[in-house]
Amino acid sequence: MIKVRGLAKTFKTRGRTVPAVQGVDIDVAEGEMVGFLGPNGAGKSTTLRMLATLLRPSAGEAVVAGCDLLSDPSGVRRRIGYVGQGNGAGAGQRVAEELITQARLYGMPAAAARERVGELLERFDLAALGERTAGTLSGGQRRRLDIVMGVLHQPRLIFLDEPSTALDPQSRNNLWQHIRSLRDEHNCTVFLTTHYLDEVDALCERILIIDAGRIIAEGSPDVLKAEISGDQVTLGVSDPAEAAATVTREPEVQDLTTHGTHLSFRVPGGDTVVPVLMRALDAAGVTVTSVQIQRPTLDDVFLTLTGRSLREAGPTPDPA
Ligand SMILES: Nc1ncnc2c1ncn2[C@@H]1O[C@H](COP(=O)(O)OP(=O)(O)OP(=O)(O)O)[C@@H](O)[C@H]1O
Repeated sequence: MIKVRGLAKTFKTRGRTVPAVQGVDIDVAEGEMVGFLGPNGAGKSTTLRMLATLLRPSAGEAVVAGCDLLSDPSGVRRRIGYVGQGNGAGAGQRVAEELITQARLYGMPAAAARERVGELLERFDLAALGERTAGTLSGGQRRRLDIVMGVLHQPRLIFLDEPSTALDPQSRNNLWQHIRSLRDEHNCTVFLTTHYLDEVDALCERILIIDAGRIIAEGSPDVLKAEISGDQVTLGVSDPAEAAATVTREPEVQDLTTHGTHLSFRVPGGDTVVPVLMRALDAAGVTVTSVQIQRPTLDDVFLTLTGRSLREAGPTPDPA
């Protein structure tokens, strides 16, 4: 559904050159729900805007929804939906009226447009709000309206740019259910950007992590957590020196540190490695007094890869 090679974008502003996206490769299969994760300023929106034909790439090539991005942008536009960070509907427009107008702009006959709008308002829990003006909707309702606008023409692929930013937890959960339904019920491939770790954990079966314009990791959240970060294990022991010597012999143990009578280290699968270590420690005459296994988060993955926490990364410095 998306095949991108070497996509890049360099902005030139006030004599400065900002290499916002520095040659990314992206593959997304039909029906996938993929998250594009990275700190502020990492290059997520720029990539998305290029893939949605809103921004011309400085370099690279891409086939999006079966059409060549550079030679057939209108073909891409017909087949995709794009929901940006701003609100799509004018604040003073009545919800149903605005949607019917949009559907008509896509070339739908009046009766089909009314039917499609009615069906989508129903599906996105907006049916009771059709006569309200968009400006009177809550944040969550407004985001759902934006998504309805993005899928009016039944795109095969939808891009969502930070869909749940500024929503309260309840509205986010509700929105996530609707985003899931895009794929599960509407058979739509979903590609979304976010800097919320819980959002990708909740929604995406595969993620791409971007930092300073480059993709630094890719895979399922669970696989990335297990392979890149691993479980954090803390053992309380009777003899820390002997315990450290024993634990170090296990090849999967990484980043071992000792604090008083506690050892901390990372292993790819704590559930299976810790029992092996317990037997080895027992054989070495070491008593284990406590065991703690902490599952990694995507933030730990980002920290392992970049040395910075995603939560605290703040805006990525403009890449030099
Ligand atoms: N029109 C522009 N002119 C100049 N620089 C730009 C422009 N748009 C984006 N940039 C720069 O490109 C880099 C990537 O920005 P982008 O908006 O793609 O990041 P992002 O990952 O989407 O961030 P956020 O999570 O804050 O939306 C940043 O350094 C940004 O300042």
